[in-house]
Amino acid sequence: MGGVFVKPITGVKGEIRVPGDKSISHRAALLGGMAFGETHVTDFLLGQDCLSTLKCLRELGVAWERQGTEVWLHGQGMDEWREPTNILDAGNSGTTFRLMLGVLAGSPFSVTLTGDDSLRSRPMRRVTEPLKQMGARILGRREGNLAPITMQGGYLQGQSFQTEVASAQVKSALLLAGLRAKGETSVQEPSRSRDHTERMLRGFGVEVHSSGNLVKLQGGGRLTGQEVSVPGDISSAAFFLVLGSLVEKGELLLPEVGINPTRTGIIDVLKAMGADIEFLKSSEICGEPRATLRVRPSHLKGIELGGDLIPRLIDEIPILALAASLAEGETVIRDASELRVKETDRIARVAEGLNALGAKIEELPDGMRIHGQRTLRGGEASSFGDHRLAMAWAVAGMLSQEGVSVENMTAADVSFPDFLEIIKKVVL
Ligand SMILES: O=C(O)C1=C[C@@H](OP(=O)(O)O)[C@@H](O)[C@H](O)C1
Ligand SMILES: C=C(OP(=O)(O)O)C(=O)O
Repeated sequence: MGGVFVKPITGVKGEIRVPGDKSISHRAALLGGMAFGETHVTDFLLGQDCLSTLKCLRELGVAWERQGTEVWLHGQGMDEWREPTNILDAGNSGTTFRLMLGVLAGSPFSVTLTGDDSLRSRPMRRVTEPLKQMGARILGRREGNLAPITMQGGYLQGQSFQTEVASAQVKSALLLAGLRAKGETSVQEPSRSRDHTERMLRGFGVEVHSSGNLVKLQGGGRLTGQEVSVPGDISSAAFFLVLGSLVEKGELLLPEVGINPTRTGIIDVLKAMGADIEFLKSSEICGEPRATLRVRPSHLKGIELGGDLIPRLIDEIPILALAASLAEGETVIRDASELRVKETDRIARVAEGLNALGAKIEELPDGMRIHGQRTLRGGEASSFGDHRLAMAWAVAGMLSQEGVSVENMTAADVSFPDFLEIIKKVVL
């Protein structure tokens, strides 16, 4: 196998400014495009996924400019959005696809959305079915479950939904559709998913009520353009939290990382495993809390996790599985079957990938059982085009005995451009 060879290291020292939060960047672009007036976004994530959202917006008639990580969106309200003359391509991004379906459900024109091979195999019924109940007309393969999907939006009626899975993409799609529906739209989830949409809608001037796992809003809300400062992505920081915990020496500082409680499951779990992670400077900007994180080497122990914690760390499970492989004792992850419908089947690919590097992981239907061994041999691993796997394998290489050759490392650009170059700067 070819690929990028990542060699073992013994320590890291210094400061890493992780790129902007992916979920918040998508939402800033979408709400900015829906609002009246200018929205100025700073620290926008230049990952392929968020660039897909911006590109779709342009094809829908939304004017924007970008200089580096700064984006200006010249919103004129949704009535000015126009029917795209071509198919919209969400690339690898589930968030772009599902949120866009919600936003477009109330637009009086027809639009077809598609994505890459991975996205075209991910389930969309969870969004298309409730949107149909609100009044949207939707056609797609397997009765609207698989992209390409064509939506003929129009008149929507608000509804009360109880979702089967805790998914911020589903919740957000329904709330964004609800903004343009008649009456109230509410979403009750089995566990609480990330709440960036609710927080940002409030920032743009819309009343959103949340209590427990229930969120509701009234149709007809008007969005006003805002200043949005995007915090660093905790899902990207997670790779450094694990690396900084498991190297022999050093210390990493990660400034301005988003610490919204619906996202900090990874910190809770690593700390419970024995990690030395501290919040140094905390603040709240644009309705989202952030802090400087400090991580130092420590001895990690296995843990059991599941239930409401899972949505709070769903994207961090690949890197957490690596941490657990290098911990002492057994780790069991349950209630995480959602991992099977991400960019890849992340239960199968993580177990298979880490086992090939010398780990001992048993696949479970909804998670995995990891026998921690304190060391990892190394070898070859493919990302299969999944950004989180590419980065997990690179960190595995640094923490292994023989290094790891990572096939398709460029997949990391989806959420973290220049990942390896940035790490190189802190290697001791
Ligand atoms: O709303 C979002 O920004 C996201 C929600 C999560 O997906 P689900 O809603 O499918 O759980 C997460 O895995 C994804 O990376 C981003
Ligand atoms: C699942 C992810 O993203 P999305 O669903 O937007 O493709 C992810 O970033 O890990």
